[in-house]
Amino acid sequence: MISVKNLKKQYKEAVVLDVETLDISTSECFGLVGNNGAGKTTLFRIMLDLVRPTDGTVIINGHQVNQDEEWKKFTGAYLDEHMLLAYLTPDEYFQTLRKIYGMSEADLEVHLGKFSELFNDEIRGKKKYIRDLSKGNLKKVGIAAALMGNPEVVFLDEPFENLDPSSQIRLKKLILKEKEDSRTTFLISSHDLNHVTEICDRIVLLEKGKIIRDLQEKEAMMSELEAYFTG
Ligand SMILES: Nc1ncnc2c1ncn2[C@@H]1O[C@H](COP(=O)(O)OP(=O)(O)OP(=O)(O)O)[C@@H](O)[C@H]1O
Repeated sequence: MISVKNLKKQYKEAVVLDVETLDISTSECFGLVGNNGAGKTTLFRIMLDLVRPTDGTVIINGHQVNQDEEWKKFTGAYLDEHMLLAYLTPDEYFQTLRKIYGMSEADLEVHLGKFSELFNDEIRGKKKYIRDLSKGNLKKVGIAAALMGNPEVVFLDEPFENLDPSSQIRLKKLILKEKEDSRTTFLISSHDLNHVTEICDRIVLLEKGKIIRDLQEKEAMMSELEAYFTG
């Protein structure tokens, strides 16, 4: 269970986030949508203790993220390429994480095996450094890394952005399978209304930092979102 209370972020006079309450249940696939600048990334960054809130708290499975480190043991995230080690090849990067997570080589193979379709022969066994990968391939490496070590909670910021259509479909299948097999709680921000409504059980719409809709009925999600975004 993730619980957000009275969360505010202010830059000078501008309040960019103002969320009174937000509770996300275990194994929920939570989608976050909103126009540019609505505050999606800021919310995720605060939830991952990457940005300090002006006020309020975020608790993941009983741990307040800016007060203890326990939540990091069961949380995975990929927000952007700054989270990667650009001077490594993807193989070197996965090996580094394998050692950090205390995984065996066999466990790493099983994990990366789930990504073989998505990787499309462009990620593993290559001499290319992460810094030289295309934006889509960077994203694939980041997502595979975020899911290492069987995290209970996974944050993905715009996971479909920069992926080609085949990769978007493969990623969607992968997330749905992971959700089914491991009951992982996913928090996914996206501008792609089709993908996010397809995979998420619930969608929260942010506008100027505030939650203005909390959609939990699968059938009605798309029409409500279309109505909002077509204005
Ligand atoms: N370090 C900062 N200093 C000042 N303003 C900031 C800072 N970081 C973010 N903001 C502002 O906070 C607001 C929310 O930005 P955020 O990146 O969270 O939005 P977003 O919903 O993720 O947008 P997008 O869809 O464009 O990625 C924006 O107005 C942005 O300019």
